[in-house]
Amino acid sequence: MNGTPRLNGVNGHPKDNRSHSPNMSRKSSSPMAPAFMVSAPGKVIVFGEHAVVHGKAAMAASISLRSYLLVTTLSKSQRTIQLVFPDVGLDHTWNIDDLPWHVFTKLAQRPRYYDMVTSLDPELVQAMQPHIDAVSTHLTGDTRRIHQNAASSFLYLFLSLNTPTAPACIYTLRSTLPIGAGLGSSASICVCISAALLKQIHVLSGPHHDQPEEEVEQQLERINRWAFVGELCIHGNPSGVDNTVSTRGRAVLFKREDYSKPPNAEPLKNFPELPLLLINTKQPRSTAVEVAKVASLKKKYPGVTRATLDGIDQVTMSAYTLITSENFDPSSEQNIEYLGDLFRINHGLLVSLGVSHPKLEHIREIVDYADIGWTKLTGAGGGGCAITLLKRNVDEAALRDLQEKIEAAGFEEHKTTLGGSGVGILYPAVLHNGTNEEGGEEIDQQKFLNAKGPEDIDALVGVGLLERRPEWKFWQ
Ligand SMILES: Nc1ncnc2c1ncn2[C@@H]1O[C@H](COP(=O)(O)OP(=O)(O)O)[C@@H](O)[C@H]1O
Ligand SMILES: C[C@@](O)(CCOP(=O)(O)O)CC(=O)O
Repeated sequence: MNGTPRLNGVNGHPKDNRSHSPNMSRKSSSPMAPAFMVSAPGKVIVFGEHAVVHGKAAMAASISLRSYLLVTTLSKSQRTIQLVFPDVGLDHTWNIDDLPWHVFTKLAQRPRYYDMVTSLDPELVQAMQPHIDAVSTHLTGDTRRIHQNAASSFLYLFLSLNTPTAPACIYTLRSTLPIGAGLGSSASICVCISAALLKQIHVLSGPHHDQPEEEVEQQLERINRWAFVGELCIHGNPSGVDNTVSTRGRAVLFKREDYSKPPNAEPLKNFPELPLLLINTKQPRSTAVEVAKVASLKKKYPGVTRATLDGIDQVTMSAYTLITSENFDPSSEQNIEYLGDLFRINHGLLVSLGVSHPKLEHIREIVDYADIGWTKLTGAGGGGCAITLLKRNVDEAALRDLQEKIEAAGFEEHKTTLGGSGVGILYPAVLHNGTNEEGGEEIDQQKFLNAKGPEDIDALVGVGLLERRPEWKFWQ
């Protein structure tokens, strides 16, 4: 564990040059990279979770809840990499010179930053393991697993993309997303880690307002591919839908039939602003565990499980056909009812797969009694969040009454909007907040850590205030 971090200012001026490494003789004369920040959104899966892991289609949209990662380069005399992830209480430092570079850099098939990696290399995982075992040794059980998962997604990418001469840095992560609630928190942190590390090794161009489309596409693809590798470290068998929506933003129809090839992700240009309630059971669960449940059900009952997954695929494709049809009108009662039916059917099929939870059923029951919408679980299930598609012209009083019941049952509603920007970068970490003040406001680690919760984080650095914060740039 670590004491006070030894940071440099945004412009790279060392505030404290004490070294704790054997490499004290390193030169500290050349200018250092400024502190910068990256951000990526969470998502809701509207249709097709779980089935998407088995090669079926899923429809998903980004949400306005996001993760933010601040990268602060340390003086050259220092040789440490520190992760400060206060949302989960993780604070860990590795000595760069102690890391297993010999395995990562000597490997003949070492992946390049532009490669598509679709599985973890067991030799690399093994070499990294002692450095993951050293993380949060004071903890046990689930909390330690949460720390180690986050640390391994970072370390695997760091070792794959960097060299032993990597600069010492502090990576400070904060998120406005609930963690492990089905809203893609892991993907959003993996997208942030991938974008930050690729930026640091100078292989990302832009974002620039007149960047050609194919160049934009290449940067997004690069970030997305490595974010997927981070997801592999956290959940073992991700479909890639979460990191794809988090990288690209907006809404997509996603399908990955062959894991050795890039997935098919069709942007849904006219994705409607659906009237959704997003309700969190606050029941913790792990995506990896829920995904494994479906895999074992498929093994035990192959025919019936396949039929269920096919059924989910048909639900997703029916929604896709409606939403992309010329006549689709999200304000039409008939269209909303059609989508609502599909919500109900999709949820029923997920229940059959065994990935619901009594608390999710309780939310569905409360909404069904109120008769104001259709509910399905979203994400991996087993707890986490449910989404309710509201009927047209729901009475304000009925909605308030429902919200009170939801709260009284111990659940939490998250306010969010669908379809916002994907990965973004604030380089350097300076905001003017709509003023012409010279120099602007540096976002340093202390300010970032002082932000008390999601509202404070949004107020300090949030991309939601884009009209006042043009410094945030996006590949789009
Ligand atoms: N803000 C965060 N700080 C640190 N780790 C995080 C954060 N958000 C997500 N994670 C990592 O992602 C894991 C949650 O992933 P997962 O179970 O897939 O849930 P979700 O549905 O939110 O993606 C956590 O166990 C942790 O390792
Ligand atoms: C269940 C699944 O379809 C979605 C998981 O979403 P989340 O991790 O619960 O946000 C898994 C996946 O697509 O990788």
